[in-house]
Parts: sequence; C-alpha cells; structure tokens
Amino acid sequence: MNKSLTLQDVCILKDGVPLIEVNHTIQAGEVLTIMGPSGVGKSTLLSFITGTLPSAFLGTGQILLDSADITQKPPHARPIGILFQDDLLFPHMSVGANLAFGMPPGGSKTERRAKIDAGLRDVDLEGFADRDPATLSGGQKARVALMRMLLSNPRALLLDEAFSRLDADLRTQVRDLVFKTARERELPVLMVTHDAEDANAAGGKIIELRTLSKA
Ligand SMILES: Nc1ncnc2c1ncn2[C@@H]1O[C@H](COP(=O)(O)OP(=O)(O)OP(=O)(O)O)[C@@H](O)[C@H]1O
Repeated sequence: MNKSLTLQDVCILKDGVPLIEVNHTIQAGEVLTIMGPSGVGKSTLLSFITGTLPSAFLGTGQILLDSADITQKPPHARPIGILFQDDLLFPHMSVGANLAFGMPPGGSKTERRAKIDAGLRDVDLEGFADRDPATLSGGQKARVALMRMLLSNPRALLLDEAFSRLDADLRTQVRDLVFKTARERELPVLMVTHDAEDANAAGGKIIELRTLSKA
C-alpha cells in the first residue's frame, strides 16, 4: 500500500469564487508546510480534509488517503488526526481517561489500559494515567494531546499552528517529537504555520498559499 495523503486538484470556493488551490502528494513520514497570509484559507483547507468544511464553502477535487478516495466520507470515517494550538484536555477526566477518549472501541479493560500505559511511556509520561490534567505543565499537556490523537490510529496528521502557544524550548521539543513520531509511524503530515522556524524544522516542501480572488 502506498502510504500517502494526496490533495488532487483541490479547490476551495466561497460564493462560487475560488479562494485557494492545492495539488500535492505528501508521502509517508514527509511534512508539507502550508504558509500564507491570515485569512487566505489555510484552516479551511484542513477542514475540507477532515470532512468538516463549513457550509459557507464548497470544496472540489479529491482527497486520497493511502490511495483511497475519502472525499465523500463522513468525518468519523476519515482516519486523520489533527492537532490545534489550543488542544485542551478534558479537565474533568484523568490523563488516562483523556487518552481513552480517542481510542477506537474494542479490547478488554486490561488491553486498553496497557495501550494507554504504553502511549504514556512513548511521550515520557510513564505513571501519569491517574493524574488530573490541571497538575500538568504546558509541555506535558501538549504531549498528552499528541498521544490522545495518536491513539486514534490516524493514517495522516494535520497540524494547525499546533506549536504556536508553546515557549521556545518546549516548542522545539514537542515539534521534534511530532515529526519523529510521524517518521516512525510512516504518517504523512500537513502542517499549517506562520512560523518560518517550524517550516525549516519540518525540512519538507513549503507551499505559500495566496488568495486567488477576494470572495
Ligand atoms: N465558518 C465560516 N463561514 C464563513 N466564512 C468563514 C468561516 N470560517 C472562516 N471563514 C472566512 O474564510 C476565510 C479563510 O479563513 P481561514 O480560517 O481558513 O484562514 P487562515 O488562512 O487559516 O487564517 P489564519 O492564518 O488567520 O488562521 C477568512 O476570510 C475567514 O474570515
């Protein structure tokens, strides 16, 4: 199977007027960075990929995940993980319950707990399952949010300004962890950012979106 995410002749229109166009394939472990001015349509493009495009827009073209066309699938049938800048953990649930939230159903209680414990080890948070999220540092919360997304078994990752609220050191740490994990799990990554350092760290192709027309 060819592990990849393809945006084939994708065009987002508002009121019948094309806003942005993208035509690109992201291979497993690769990062495609999308930059461009505020309001150009970067987040809207991500919502088209996750199947949550607001009704004010129309998306045309195809989205292929591992060569299969998912353009018409409902959001829950698209195995795509997304991380936002404000990926808040559910405050009324333990860290372990937050992680369980993203996991597909199935397996015994013991098996599910083993997956949570292994996930926590992967992000250097061994033993944190019973902790209250309020007692975690910003970096620890970011790592739990990353693992919650990964435990849903995504086959591609979308990052929407995912590192922008983290301070410099933490930003480098969490960003490196995300890219390393994507390479290890052979996940294509599409990253939206305003930050040139994020783009350089990704090391992949950078697309600068420009407004096709004022809608
Ligand atoms: N739900 C919506 N309904 C109508 N218009 C919207 C909606 N969401 C966003 N827009 C508009 O669509 C355009 C694209 O918005 P989008 O959030 O995709 O831009 P962006 O490139 O991600 O911007 P930023 O870099 O500031 O996050 C903007 O003009 C925005 O005002």
